[in-house]
Amino acid sequence: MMREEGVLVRVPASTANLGPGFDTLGLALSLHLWIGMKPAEKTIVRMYGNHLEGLPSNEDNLIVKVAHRLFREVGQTIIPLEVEVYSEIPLTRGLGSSATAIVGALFAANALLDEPLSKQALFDMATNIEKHPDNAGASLYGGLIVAAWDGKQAYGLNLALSDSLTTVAAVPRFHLETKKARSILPSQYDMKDVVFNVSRSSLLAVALSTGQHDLLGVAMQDRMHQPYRASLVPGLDEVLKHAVRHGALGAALSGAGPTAIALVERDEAKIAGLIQYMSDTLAQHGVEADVFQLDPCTEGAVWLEGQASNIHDHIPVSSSS
Ligand SMILES: Nc1ncnc2c1ncn2[C@@H]1O[C@H](COP(=O)(O)OP(=O)(O)OP(=O)(O)O)[C@@H](O)[C@H]1O
Ligand SMILES: N[C@@H](CCO)C(=O)O
Repeated sequence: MMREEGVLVRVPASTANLGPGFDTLGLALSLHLWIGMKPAEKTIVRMYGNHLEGLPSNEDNLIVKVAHRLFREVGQTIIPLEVEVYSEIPLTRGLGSSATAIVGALFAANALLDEPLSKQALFDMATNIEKHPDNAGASLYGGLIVAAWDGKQAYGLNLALSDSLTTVAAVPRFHLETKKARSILPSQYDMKDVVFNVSRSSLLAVALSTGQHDLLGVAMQDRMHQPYRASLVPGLDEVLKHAVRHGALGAALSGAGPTAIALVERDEAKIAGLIQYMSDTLAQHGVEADVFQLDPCTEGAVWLEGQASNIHDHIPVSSSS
């Protein structure tokens, strides 16, 4: 069955890795992507807000390609789509924009066809397209997720996260494609670095889920990707080394970067001090960045069924175009 009236979905951004949990740990964040989708005579993608400039408005748009992939998967004839997109998530900054778009497209296409696929099947498809399950799992399920992928099926478990935690994100005003940030990584690792990461990542999952936040400084250390990617983000090394002295519980490169993200107690003075420290440090290295508190998001992808399915209800007037 095709919902001729169309559907509207909302999907959160995410931060991947949290330091040592490379391609494994993900946390949904309170910045969102909205996708409205309905059958049309001709495919057209209308985009709103400042973050989507330059993306294709035809069948080449990632959201249309992924929606059509789901149609093929369930044996549905490919039809043109009218897609409206509004995003609060900056692209290619390490906040999972591509996974959000992929999860959103799958979620919307599935809703349009009255949900032939389970959430697990959407997770498998999203991970097969994105190639790592950390961002995809967080965007789909929300909250903190531990995820794995065997090349076909994705596995994910949500962990509880204390309400007392929030994050400070420093989002540089330059783009860094995940592809480039992965190409810089070694293809082989020394055994002691592997042990270092497995131990930190395991410690991190338990420390977060049991509220042992005093361990986060150690548990968020990484030797697998951040030391290599630091050359792409001036000032990152220093932020990661000293954030704890400036109020953070721990800090990491967000996803493939260039955003740096720190976990911090929900304490106004600590948050303000950390924002100041991260802004000043990046500025000293010539990096302009937007630095702000960014709350974790417990809710994953949702179909805004029953609400007015009008994307314009969700777009701030200043962002409409
Ligand atoms: N809303 C969207 N609509 C269409 N395409 C999108 C959308 N969001 C992201 N993309 C595509 O994904 C690309 C960004 O993916 P990339 O993996 O490089 O960065 P990211 O997902 O923002 O960061 P990270 O994976 O490190 O968290 C964009 O250049 C664009 O091609
Ligand atoms: N785990 C991925 C996240 C980026 O999408 C990486 O660090 O390359």
